[in-house]
Amino acid sequence: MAERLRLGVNIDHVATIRNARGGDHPDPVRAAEIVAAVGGNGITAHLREDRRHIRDEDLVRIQAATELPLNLEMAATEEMLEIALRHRPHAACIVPEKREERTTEGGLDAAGLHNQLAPVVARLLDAGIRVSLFIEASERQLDAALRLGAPVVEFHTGEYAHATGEDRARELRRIADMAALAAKNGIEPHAGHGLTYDNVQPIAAIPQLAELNIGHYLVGEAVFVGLEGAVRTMRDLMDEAR
Ligand SMILES: CC(=O)[C@@H](O)[C@H](O)COP(=O)(O)O
Ligand SMILES: NCC(=O)COP(=O)(O)O
Repeated sequence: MAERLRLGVNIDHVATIRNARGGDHPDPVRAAEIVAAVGGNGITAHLREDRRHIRDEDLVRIQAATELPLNLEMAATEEMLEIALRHRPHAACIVPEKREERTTEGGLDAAGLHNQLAPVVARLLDAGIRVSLFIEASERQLDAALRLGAPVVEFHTGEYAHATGEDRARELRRIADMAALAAKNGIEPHAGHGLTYDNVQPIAAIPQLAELNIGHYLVGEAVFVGLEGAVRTMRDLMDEAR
């Protein structure tokens, strides 16, 4: 039987709400505990260089509070590399970062940045951290991930999520084709960004995808139905699509 599609819950935006008042509430660690209790398969946290949501100390606390694997999203900088090597998350997903962006606007240019990424990927792998590259679903970027020796890629689904009609169908085919190509080349494909109850199922139906990372929408829904309910509904939709 095919393995169940894993759901990694990105808890960044619990920290966004906390930081709006500068205090301790709501605590992303409590969110991580709820995700664990409700059967989520992992926690994703993006330690941005500007610390707009997750803070350094959250990483220690998340790792202490739950046994779920932590997927640390990070820019390929010396500072972030040093933090990853100190905290040793289960996985490190290298993402592009722009200080002025509202959210991660696209995939990492793994092809153009090969020389900058190669030592970062190598040092993470040497430390036993599973490296993932957050890329667009394109042959050029997938080929670059292969050359870098990344065991995992996460396809940025933002374009898919924002598109409609034939444009969305084209984006979906692109992600499905690249997921198949990644798996054929021994890379585990994941996907995430902008996924919602309404758009998750066609992505979840792509058989080679092993994991989806979903955050902003779940935290938004949690305002209305609680995090537990939001994660359960997303989980059910993903299962139904397989
Ligand atoms: C890389 C990615 O897609 C997530 O980290 C998500 O973007 C987090 O939220 P922000 O982009 O709003 O920081
Ligand atoms: N890597 C994508 C992620 O972690 C979640 O993105 P979003 O659901 O917050 O858009």
